[in-house]
Amino acid sequence: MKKYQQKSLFAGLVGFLVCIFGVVIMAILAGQRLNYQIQADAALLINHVEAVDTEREKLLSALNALNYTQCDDTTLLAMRRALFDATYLIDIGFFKNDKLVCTAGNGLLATPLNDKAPDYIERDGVRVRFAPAFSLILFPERIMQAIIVRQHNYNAIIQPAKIDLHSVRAKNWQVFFKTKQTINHLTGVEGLYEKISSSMVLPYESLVVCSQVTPNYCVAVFSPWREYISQKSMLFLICLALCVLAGLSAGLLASYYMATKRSTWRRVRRGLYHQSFYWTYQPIIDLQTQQVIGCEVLARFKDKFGELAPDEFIPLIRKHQQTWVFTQAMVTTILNELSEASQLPDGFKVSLNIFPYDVQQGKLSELIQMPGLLASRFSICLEITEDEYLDSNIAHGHLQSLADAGFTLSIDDFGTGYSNLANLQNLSFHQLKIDRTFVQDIATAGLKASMIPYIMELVSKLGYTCVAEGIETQEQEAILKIAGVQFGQGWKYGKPMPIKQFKQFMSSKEKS
Ligand SMILES: Nc1nc2c(ncn2[C@@H]2O[C@@H]3COP(=O)(O)O[C@H]4[C@@H](O)[C@H](n5cnc6c(=O)[nH]c(N)nc65)O[C@@H]4COP(=O)(O)O[C@H]3[C@H]2O)c(=O)[nH]1
Repeated sequence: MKKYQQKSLFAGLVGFLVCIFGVVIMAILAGQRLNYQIQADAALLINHVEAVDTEREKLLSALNALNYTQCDDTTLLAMRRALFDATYLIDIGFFKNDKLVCTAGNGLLATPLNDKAPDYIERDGVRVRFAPAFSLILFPERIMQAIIVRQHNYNAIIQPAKIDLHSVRAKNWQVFFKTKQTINHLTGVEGLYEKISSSMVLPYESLVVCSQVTPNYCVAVFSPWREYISQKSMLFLICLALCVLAGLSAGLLASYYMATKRSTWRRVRRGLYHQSFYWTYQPIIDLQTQQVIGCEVLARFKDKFGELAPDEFIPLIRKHQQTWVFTQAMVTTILNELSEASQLPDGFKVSLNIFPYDVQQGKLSELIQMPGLLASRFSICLEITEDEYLDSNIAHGHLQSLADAGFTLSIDDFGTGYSNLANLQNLSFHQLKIDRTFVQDIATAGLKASMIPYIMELVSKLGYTCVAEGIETQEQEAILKIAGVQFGQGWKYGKPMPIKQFKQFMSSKEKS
């Protein structure tokens, strides 16, 4: 797979993951909202169940406290008053010897009814019976569901339908009475509790809670996701679009990150430690004899993303103060390469580019100790560019010790930077290199070209040697020779080349 394909795949994957993450977060938030609604519904139902049972407890306890032993007018009046006060009870009955003898609705019964039904559930002296098909004595044709609660001498008939609530938002809910063995449906959707417990329901869409006040009374609420989503379809669409947008942005950010990972400085920094730099050699010739008397070492960069020109990496190395690391790598590499170059004569001049910053920092004194550099059979020339300011007071000592140790010092790119006569007089240089912009100006007889004689006057006054760089044509060479320039460098004689090629170049020169 190609690099850019891997990159796009990575960006796409990040986008996709962010999108999925967004959808999951959205689902959790929506689920919590849905569950909040369900909890509110369940609380409403439980409150009503508790209100019904509390009412039953209160009214029947009050009647029992009267201690009536038989059903006469006083008893019936008390029962009817209680029923009048009730919200949820639809009848109250009175028992004597476990037989229902009268009810608030029917009055005295002609035939007392036996109350030994087997389906009572006993709880704290209260017997609860669920009658799925119950008919009132007065209206036998009205078949209804009822809860019949017996409390000592009285019972109460509660019609569960009375606790149907319009304010419950969920369509599916059930109120039921739960014992260890049975689930007794009271009202709502019959079988809902069993459905929720047995079949697969999605997270957040269902809830079962039991009352703390009146234990055994429980509610089940179920609000399916699909209904919730269809109610809020617009909101969901907007959120989904936002998630996709977030995913896309994350994808773009990921590809941006990948791009910055490839940023020039990152590449250069990696290259410093992973051998992405290599050095090329450009011949320097004696303009009179046309003999190659030396070379300039010039750095090149190549990594898996491609090449970088010195104009791109040198300023970055300077900016991030990695100049000394870079120079050390250069010296180590070229010493290694040149040690095997038998084609080069003794005293061959090898010019190395040095950063003024390192001169200023006194780093260059380490070059004196660098094994094999001064001791080599070559004449080492240090070219110091003058495009960075060199404080002559600080630099003087350092340059002097380099000169004393045996290095030739050359001022590089003369005419482009901070050099002035005073600087040149104070510092211990041996050579001046005319910048190639001066040489290129010769063809058009420009201002810079007109300054070459003046530079040469300076050179002879200071006793320096002079190299002109960037010579491409015969015309340039001729004019520079007339001006007195001794040495030249440029494409006319040879471009910067890797060591192998340079050795071949030198061998061919030797033969000719
Ligand atoms: N158009 C034209 N150009 C020619 C000709 N002959 C040589 N050149 C180019 O002129 C530059 C001469 O190097 P410089 O002035 O030291 O200028 C160098 C030097 O200041 C710096 N540099 C390159 N390698 C190193 C290094 O290893 N260390 C340090 N400190 N600086 C380096 O980067 C600058 C640019 O290097 P390069 O791009 O290699 O550019 C080189 C060389 O390729 C020619 O006939 N025509």
